Amino acid sequence: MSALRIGVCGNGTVGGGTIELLRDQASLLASRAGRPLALTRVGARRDRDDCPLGDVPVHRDLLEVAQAEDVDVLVECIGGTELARDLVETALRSGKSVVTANKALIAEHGNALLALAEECGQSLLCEAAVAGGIPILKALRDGMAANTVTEVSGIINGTGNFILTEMGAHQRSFDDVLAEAQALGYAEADPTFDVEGVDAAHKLSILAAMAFSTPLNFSGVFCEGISAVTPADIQFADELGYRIKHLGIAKAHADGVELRVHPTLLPKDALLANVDGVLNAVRLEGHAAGETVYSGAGAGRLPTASAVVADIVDLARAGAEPVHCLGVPVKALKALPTLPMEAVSSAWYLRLQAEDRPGVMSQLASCLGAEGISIEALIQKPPKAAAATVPVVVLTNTAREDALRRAVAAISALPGITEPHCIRIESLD
Ligand SMILES: NC(=O)C1=CN([C@@H]2O[C@H](COP(=O)(O)OP(=O)(O)OC[C@H]3O[C@@H](n4cnc5c(N)ncnc54)[C@H](O)[C@@H]3O)[C@@H](O)[C@H]2O)C=CC1
Ligand SMILES: N[C@@H](CC=O)C(=O)O
Ligand code: NA
Repeated sequence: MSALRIGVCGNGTVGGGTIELLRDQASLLASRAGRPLALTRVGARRDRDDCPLGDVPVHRDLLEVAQAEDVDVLVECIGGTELARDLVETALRSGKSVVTANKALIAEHGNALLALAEECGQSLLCEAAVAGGIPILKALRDGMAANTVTEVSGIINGTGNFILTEMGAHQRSFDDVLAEAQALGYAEADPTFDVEGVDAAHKLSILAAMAFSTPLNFSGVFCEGISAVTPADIQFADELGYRIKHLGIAKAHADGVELRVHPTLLPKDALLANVDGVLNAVRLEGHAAGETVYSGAGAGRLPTASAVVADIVDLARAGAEPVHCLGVPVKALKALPTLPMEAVSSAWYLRLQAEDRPGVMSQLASCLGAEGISIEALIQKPPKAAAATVPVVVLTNTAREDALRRAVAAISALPGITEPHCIRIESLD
């Protein structure tokens, strides 16, 4: 059978890994794909020693790759959303399918791009865009096809998980660990996407669209990152029997969907509490399969390239038949209302600084009590000599977000209380 001809744009972490796998696994891939996978073009700014290309032609103008006659599948690994969008549109309009690792592109422009792919009779796949090497989109699209999926939740940013793990296990500073994540190729070109939760929100919007057969809704995702989590929070959580993880959570309810990414306290014995370093883990709840959990490397050269190449193999197997990225044609997607965060309930970790004098704690308890929130656990550290305030940590029972916000506003207004900081607690039962 004739080879499937591939043009890879971007020869960095993911593009370089993809080129390496296509070369080193060529014979295995040919047998699994049912035809050879041939790298025919590369688009790159510069040649790289860690990405030898032999006699494959290299283009500085990436749009040439998207239009080349000897390319059947364009692989987009350049990142960003402007040129990447242009590149993907050009490839689709030129009769090529596209594989991309770019979650920002799919989250922000996926609805239009998937519609264009269908219009052009082509496929647009993005397994590498979510949870790196974990074949989570395949699991959702294919393995869970018989299920009404009610929940997708998990650790979906490798850089953030690496930072929280290293801060907790080795008391390293946030900036030091972030610099290592960048050196290891885990972080986004703009690492604020990792630490402010944007990357996880991109990924959650893709997971939710596939799980609930809805259009992509990135702007509907509530987004909080890990930059406000302090070493003291990690230490207090540990004392109370919890670990802090950054989670993405998408839940389907009768009246709409809940879409949120934020740091979360998880009981130490929860499965996801023990997923460390660059590992990701995604938990699916299906009405027939029940709970299934998938774990593996969420970022990095070969794990991510593994997902890119898996998509290429799917395209080789599908032949002329387009593969629907979200499992159904775009016209079959149905928008669902996004539930406001105010209506979401969770238990809470509340840390603040309080003056060490009688009455402060009872006022704090009254503010919570006035909103029907009770205290489940409390830590108050003894004052350090000369310190005007002491740190206080409170764990609450389950409360609606709007009630908690009102209580925290009242607590903040109390004399002698400063710096309140809240983190949600999930049990993931
Ligand atoms: N690094 C990782 O672990 C993962 C990355 N991704 C996604 O994969 C994509 C690529 O990420 P990385 O490989 O990490 O980035 P990278 O920075 O290592 O590689 C990007 C490459 O594209 C090239 N490039 C960018 N603009 C270009 C242009 N106009 N002309 C020619 N070459 C150009 C750059 O020179 C660079 O070599 C991004 O969308 C990222 O979000 C997805 C999953 C994991
Ligand atoms: N920057 C991302 C890369 C993979 O998607 C992450 O750290 O998870
Ligand atoms: Na994946």
